[in-house]
Amino acid sequence: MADLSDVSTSLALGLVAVTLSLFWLKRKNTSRDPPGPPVLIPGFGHLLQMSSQPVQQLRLLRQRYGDVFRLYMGSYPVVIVSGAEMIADVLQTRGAEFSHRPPSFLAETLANNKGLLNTSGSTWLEQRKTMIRTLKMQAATGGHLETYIGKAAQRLTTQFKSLVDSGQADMLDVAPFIKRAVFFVSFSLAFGRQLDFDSEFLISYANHYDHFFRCLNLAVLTAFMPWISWLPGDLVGYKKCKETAEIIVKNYVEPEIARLKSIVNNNNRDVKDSSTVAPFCLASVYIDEMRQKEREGTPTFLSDEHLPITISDVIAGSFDTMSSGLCWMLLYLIHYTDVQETCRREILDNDCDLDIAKYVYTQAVIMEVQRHANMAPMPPAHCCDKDTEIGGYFVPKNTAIIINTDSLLMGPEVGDDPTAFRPERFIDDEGKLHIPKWFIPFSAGKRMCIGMAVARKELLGFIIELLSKFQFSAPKVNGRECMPPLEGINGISHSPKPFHLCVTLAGQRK
Ligand code: HEM
Repeated sequence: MADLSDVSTSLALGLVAVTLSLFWLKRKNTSRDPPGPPVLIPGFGHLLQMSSQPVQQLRLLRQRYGDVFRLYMGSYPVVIVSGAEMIADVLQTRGAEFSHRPPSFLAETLANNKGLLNTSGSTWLEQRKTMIRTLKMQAATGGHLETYIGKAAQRLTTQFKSLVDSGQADMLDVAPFIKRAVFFVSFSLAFGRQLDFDSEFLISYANHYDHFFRCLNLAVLTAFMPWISWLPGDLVGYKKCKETAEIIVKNYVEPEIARLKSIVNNNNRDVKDSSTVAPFCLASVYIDEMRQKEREGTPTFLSDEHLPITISDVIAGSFDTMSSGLCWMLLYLIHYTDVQETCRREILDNDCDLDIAKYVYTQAVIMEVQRHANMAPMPPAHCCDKDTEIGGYFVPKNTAIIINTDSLLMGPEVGDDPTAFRPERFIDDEGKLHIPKWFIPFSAGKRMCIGMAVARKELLGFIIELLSKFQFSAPKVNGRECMPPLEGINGISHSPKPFHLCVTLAGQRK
């Protein structure tokens, strides 16, 4: 049973939050404040309104208030920025100014304000640069990324093949298989060792990340209403989320780091026996650089406290987005079977070669899926660390700024009928891949996704392997096609609702 003193403390804190928000709301709006709808329920702000169909809500609000408007998430003001011109101003023209993350209860309690995703300023920049440099080398031709993708994709196809052979692939939920394959790649990049695909360790590690994201979808409410976390019980899954984050770092990330440190510390890099040479990976490069800077006395923000969170941020940054991206891709391919066929033809014509430049059409399909499904309608918030203005409106320092990606991906710049699924919009008159300025599924500017090159190679690598071997179609129930809808769930990212599909060997559709 809940302790009464817990309840009264929570109520008292809740009251303080509501009073503070009333104070905020009573503040006279000056003409320089961004416009926005009135708040009906103090303490909640517009959260209830935004919780169902946020993209449609943002469209309506933009029509009414323009490209810069203000909402309240709980008691916190949030500025929503829409449209090509305003978004380019915030992310690119003044990208450095807006490269900060706003202070957040979740960043503080889940990540201790450490790592890469939630930090700002010089601390963030040094973590980011170290990760980008290493990822670039891994993703370059001849780097390890191709090997990891190749192995993961092959193992995924082996699993699908055995399911097809045993008659278990007529109505298959592919998501768990895809999550493990994606996790295999991220883990290998992070720690330089390739796990056994069916090992308990890999399955349990990937399940923990999966669980973390599922809890976070609702627990994110505590970022705006921290007092919910002080209530007895676990109303929004915040406690489960925190516990899972701690397990991930303690049981999985830290032991891998300790293993790599013992190799790097023993200075075994020159030893001929490859089992004692630190593999080239995100964690070992970080440790190396940190040690080197310590030795030279160079001031650095690379540290033993940041290291596990930075690595965990990179794995987390790739896990949810990549698995959701691949699931969306397969879902669209069963809706648009002619598109699936054209991709397969391109893949077979190129003998499944991994050279990304050879796949103009398949890349255009991946981009159109990213656009049409809009996997990140509300990407992580940015902020400015001093008072500023956007579009002529005053924005106090540390105010959360959210980029309305829907306003670009479904905006007038897209051209004819943005609601239509048409991969050709990414191919120019000369048959070359055309990446328009408005296409920013990985965001843009100083804070854009560090894994874009990895993601593009990885998505393509999996699709090449899968489409060359299998055909994907809607499952049948009592002989009738049962097409899963192109609908998503709004959480931290926009992922497809759980669905089943039918997998057959390529050329043998039922
Ligand atoms: C389809 C796949 C992916 C999509 C759509 C995606 C999208 C994004 C977006 C929208 C952001 C926020 C940028 C901002 O704050 O303005 C982001 C940040 C980030 N992404 Fe990705 N991402 C993908 C794959 C990856 C991969 C494969 C990795 C790692 C290898 C990765 C690592 C990160 C990290 C670490 C950040 C935080 C960057 C920072 O705060 O400086 N992402 N991503």
